[in-house]
Formats: sequence, C-alpha cells, structure tokens
Amino acid sequence: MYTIKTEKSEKLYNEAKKCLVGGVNSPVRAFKPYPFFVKSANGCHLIDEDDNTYIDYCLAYGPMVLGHANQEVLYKVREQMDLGTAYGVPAKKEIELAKEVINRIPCAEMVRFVNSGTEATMSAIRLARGITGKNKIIKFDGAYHGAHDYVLVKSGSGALTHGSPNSPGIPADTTKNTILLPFNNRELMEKTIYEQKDEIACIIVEPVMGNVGCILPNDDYLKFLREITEENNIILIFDEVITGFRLSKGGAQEYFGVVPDLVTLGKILGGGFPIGAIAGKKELMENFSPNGAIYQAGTFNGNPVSITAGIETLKCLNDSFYTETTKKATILSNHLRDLSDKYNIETKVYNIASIFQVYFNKNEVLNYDIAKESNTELFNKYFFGLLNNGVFIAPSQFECCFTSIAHKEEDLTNTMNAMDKAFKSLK
Ligand SMILES: Cc1ncc(COP(=O)(O)O)c(C=O)c1O
Ligand SMILES: N[C@H](C=O)CCC(=O)O
Repeated sequence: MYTIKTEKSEKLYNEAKKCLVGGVNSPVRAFKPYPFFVKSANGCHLIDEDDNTYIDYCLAYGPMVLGHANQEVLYKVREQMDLGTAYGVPAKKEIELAKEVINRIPCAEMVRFVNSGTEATMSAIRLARGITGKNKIIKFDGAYHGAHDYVLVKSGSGALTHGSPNSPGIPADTTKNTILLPFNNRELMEKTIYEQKDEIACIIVEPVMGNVGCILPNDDYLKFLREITEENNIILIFDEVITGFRLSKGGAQEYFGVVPDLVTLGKILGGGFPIGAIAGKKELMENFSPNGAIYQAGTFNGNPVSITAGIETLKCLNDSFYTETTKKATILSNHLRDLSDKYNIETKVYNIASIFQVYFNKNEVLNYDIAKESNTELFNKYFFGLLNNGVFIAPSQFECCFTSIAHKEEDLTNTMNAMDKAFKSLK
C-alpha cells in the first residue's frame, strides 16, 4: 500500500481503466491498488504525476542502460527525426548497426532487425523449424520469450505474475509442439532429446532466466546444451533480449563462452526505442526471405529512429560501463544479503553483471518450480517498502532489477537506506 501522496495517479488510473484494458498497455505494469503514472524520467529517476521521485531499477524492463533521456542518444535521435522517421527502403545506418552486432556478438554473422523481442523469438523459431523441417521446440518452464503463441506456455513475467502462465486463446495444436523442461536439469533434457530428437527443431533458452526473477545457469549447463544440440541436429537459440549487451559486450555467449546457432536481441539494442533482432550463422540466416523461403517481414523493421538510438547506445557500452554497472549491482545485492541476516528474513539473492533480484525463499532458486514457492506476499511488502521510500523496482517477484551508468553513489546510498526500511517493515 502507498503511504506517499499518489492522488493524481489514482485519478489517472480510474480514467485509464475506462479506455485501456486494466488501465495499462502491458500487464507487467499493473499492480494493486494502482500503478503510479509517470510524468517524466531523467537519468536513473522517474517522477510521477504527484511529483514523487523514484530511483529506478526497472529501467523500462531493461533497455535504459544509460539511464533515461540520455542526451547523447537523444541528440542523434533528434537529428535523425529531421531526416525522416520511416522509409520503407534501406538506409545506411542499418548496415552500421548490423556490423556493430556482428562485431560484438560471437554467433552473429548476419542480422535481421525487427520491432520487438517477441517478433525476434517468433521469427527465430520459424527459421529453426523451416531449416530443420521439424516442428517441436524445447522451452524452459518459466522462461519468457515474448507474447506469441509458440512460447506462451508455462511462461514467466506478467503471465506468471497475473496467474495465467498458459494463456487461453492459443490452440492446443500449436502448443503440443512446445516441450517444456526444467532449467538446469540435464537428465530430463537428455531423455527428451534421446526420445524425440527427430522431431525437435530447436531449444530456445534465456541464458540467465530473467523473467522468473534471476536464475543463473548451473556450471556448464549452457555448454551442455550446446553439445547436446550439436550432436543431435537441433538448433540452439539464445534468447538474449535481456542478457544481450548487458552481461558483456558480446552478451551471455561471450560471458559464458558458449556460442549458439542463433540469437534473439531487443531492449538495449534499441536504446529506449522499439527494436528486436535475430542474428546468427550466415548459412542459417540466409534462409530468411528474400534469399530463402522462410518469410519474415515488417513495415517498421530497421526503423531509422530505433537504429540511430541503438548505434549511439552501443557506443557508450565500453569496458568501464560493465565494470561500473556490475559493481553497483554487487553492492546492492550484498546489502540485501546483509539485511536478510540483520532482520533474520530468509532470502536468496542473485546477481550477475548489472542484474540482481532477491527471492523471499529459503531454497536455492535453480528453476521455475522453486522460484514459484517464493513468498510473493512478502515481496509485495518489500516492493511497497521501497516505493514509499523513493525506490522503484518491477512490481513482481518474477522480474529482475537492473543497474545503469546513471545511478550515482548518492542514489545507491539512498537505495540501501530504503532497502533497510523496507526489510524492517517486513518484521
Ligand atoms: C528474454 C525475453 N525474450 C523476449 C521478450 C519479449 O520482448 P518484447 O517485450 O520486446 O516483445 C522479453 C521481454 O519482454 C524477454 O525478457
Ligand atoms: N518481463 C518482460 C520483459 O522482460 C516485461 C516487459 C513487458 O512485458 O512489458
């Protein structure tokens, strides 16, 4: 519950409910009694309609690694807008960003830009099916790969938060081809592949699961997936919509030293504007239309505004970006561990690079089933404890938090104080 003044947000929410489903445009934004309505954002701060300021660790669910309204990015975006905002014919900057992706991401030899992570995973799966001539795909329990029919089964993120991990409206005929397995479990993967390898087109995996909190891969689990897919003519897709450009310059594949066949990207790649991309080995990518027969298209694919923001954002992701953002996430994670001890509250805290999350759970969180046992009521109290003390994180146990270069020392100190007050309120 809010203890701060949020009357204007409440009023706007009541208005919004009349014309927007649930008052929001993506379910993850809805929380009870009502979400605050943002008026502006700058650096690591959000300011709401009631003039409350929050230090933001949601960062639009990931893209804003440079903080909000980064002036270098916006300067170039404004320049681009004067040159046009959508062309329907190719433009030079698409080559520039594609080359950046290829230079950074180990598996990327060719790129197709789309408009969202959802489109990217949908097209990557279609590509894998089209190339192999096989229909089944393997996805992990609790993984979220966007809101399309192939993958909206036992899904994480808002689907899990709002209690519909299997969305009605998706034909059983579609999802019968989606095999669900627990993350970090080798035996079940081996058994499934042994029995059905001739029907399985691809494994799609979030290398770090970021839509059921933050679940790290066990030692060599990703390497194991690489080996088993290679041995069985199955395409390995890393869904790096969250981890891409975040864990390292080359994303999770560089961080863990495991190179998949295809990667899906989004979020950071668009520097705060809508984007997605599929990239991978040339021999696979060339199967997309117009070179190959597998159809993929979009009016706004390679949109010049998003491409410009992406180019400018990637320029800022140098070594010190990774050192700095990792350091901040580590400081906050260690503080959460200390608070758990101080207030004797059982938690598990995970962090990697600029990602972190606390689970109100006594067990090590290795997969979806364990994550689901977390105390979401306690998480909700923690969330409001932070919010009422000027800190915003995603309003769900089943999302994760991000640091950016815009978080300053003072913000971290204020955040740690807010965390302390939030934990105290849980007793
Ligand atoms: C791992 C992952 N894949 C895919 C998506 C879908 O991306 P978008 O919301 O841009 O469609 C998301 C987030 O939304 C994600 O976290
Ligand atoms: N968890 C999702 C992405 O990572 C949240 C974004 C959304 O669905 O609005």
